[in-house]
Amino acid sequence: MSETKDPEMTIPEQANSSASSSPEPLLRVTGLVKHFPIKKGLLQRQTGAVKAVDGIDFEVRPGETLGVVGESGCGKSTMGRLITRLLEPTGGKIEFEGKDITHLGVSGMRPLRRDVQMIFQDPYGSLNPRHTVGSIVSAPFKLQGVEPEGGVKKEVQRLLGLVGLNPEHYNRYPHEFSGGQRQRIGIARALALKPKLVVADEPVSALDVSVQAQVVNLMDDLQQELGLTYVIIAHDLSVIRHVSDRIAVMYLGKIVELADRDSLYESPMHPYTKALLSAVPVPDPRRRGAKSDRILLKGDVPSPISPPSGCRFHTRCWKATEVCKTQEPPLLTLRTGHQVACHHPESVSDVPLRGVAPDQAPGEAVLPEARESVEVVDATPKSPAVTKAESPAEAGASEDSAEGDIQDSNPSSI
Ligand SMILES: Nc1ncnc2c1ncn2[C@@H]1O[C@H](COP(=O)(O)OP(=O)(O)OP(=O)(O)O)[C@@H](O)[C@H]1O
Repeated sequence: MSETKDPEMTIPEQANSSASSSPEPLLRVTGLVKHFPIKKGLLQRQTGAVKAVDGIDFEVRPGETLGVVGESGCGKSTMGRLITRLLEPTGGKIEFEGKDITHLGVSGMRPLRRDVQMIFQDPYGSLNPRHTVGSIVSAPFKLQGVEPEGGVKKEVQRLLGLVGLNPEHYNRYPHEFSGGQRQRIGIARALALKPKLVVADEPVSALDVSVQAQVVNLMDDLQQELGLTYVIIAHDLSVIRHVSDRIAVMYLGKIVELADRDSLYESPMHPYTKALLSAVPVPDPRRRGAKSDRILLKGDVPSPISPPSGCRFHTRCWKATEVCKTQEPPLLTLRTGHQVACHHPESVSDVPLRGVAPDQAPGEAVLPEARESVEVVDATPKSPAVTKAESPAEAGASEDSAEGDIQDSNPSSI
């Protein structure tokens, strides 16, 4: 996304939602799977499948913001489209307010379309350039056959005002607006039917840095005002940190870690999360001089067509042992409000993990290739020397690594 962005400075933190104490989830996802078939030849025979989402479980509580983060291609958008039922799941279950909506048909989905809305990444492509703002924002009323109190025009103008646009611009076309204003139009359209759940797929990544904070703040205000529940998908770790109450980290179609925001950022347990966070800039100027290392993962993300056996991250993990190669780790609650899928999760010495060894290093010998899987970069300002990890334990044991400073152009994006 941005080169110069420092959202730590520009986007105020959200208050932690009181919703986290709510017992009944708004959305519950169990074993959700989406495989896109790969077909070849004249007969279009299926030769394989892209395992975009491959068995994920999570809940979204009323009033909260669940952030979903992960590298490009890990299945975030597919997950968003599955829970809004824009895509048909291959397997698993989606429940909204306790009702199974996994395979609802068009008529069954009609009432749900009011309750669940999506905001898309591209404010340029997602608005029809030939329609006026008025007709774009009023489309949901027409589709649902809803007549708002006071009439459609009045309601659309109210919505435009709500998202900070001039209600008088009802008759203008999308090209007459800036990127941030177009995203506001998309938000107004999403809110038209007073949804309960809004899924936002990279809502600010197409916007200028200066506008990102405004849109994030708008979404925050609207959440407070309208009691919205958000699932926000983003690859920018700083944005995710600021908007989320809880965060799910995805890797190759799986959730590898799911935790309260502070727990995740302060003590990530999955080596992948730890590597991602080691690149997040530190906003506190008092700590800018502090020693910090950044874990650089080597190699590309494997193909979701044939993901690695066992733990999918084992081919890039410096702690991988034989068990990681052969057994897929389940997503387990190892601390209150903190789930992780890892055979050798990170720990903090004074907080013992439930059911696993408290040490950070794996008990058995790491795989030979694991030694080559990362580089540890000294990210302390004025000493940018790159040093190869002498041992995997050394790389993994770096507690400072989640506190790296800005070194490259865009360290908070993945
Ligand atoms: N309609 C489709 N047909 C086939 N493969 C698809 C389709 N949609 C997505 N995929 C594949 O599924 C995988 C996950 O894609 P997805 O867009 O969900 O990832 P993502 O994490 O949102 O990535 P990005 O941030 O780049 O959008 C990718 O390998 C992608 O190529």
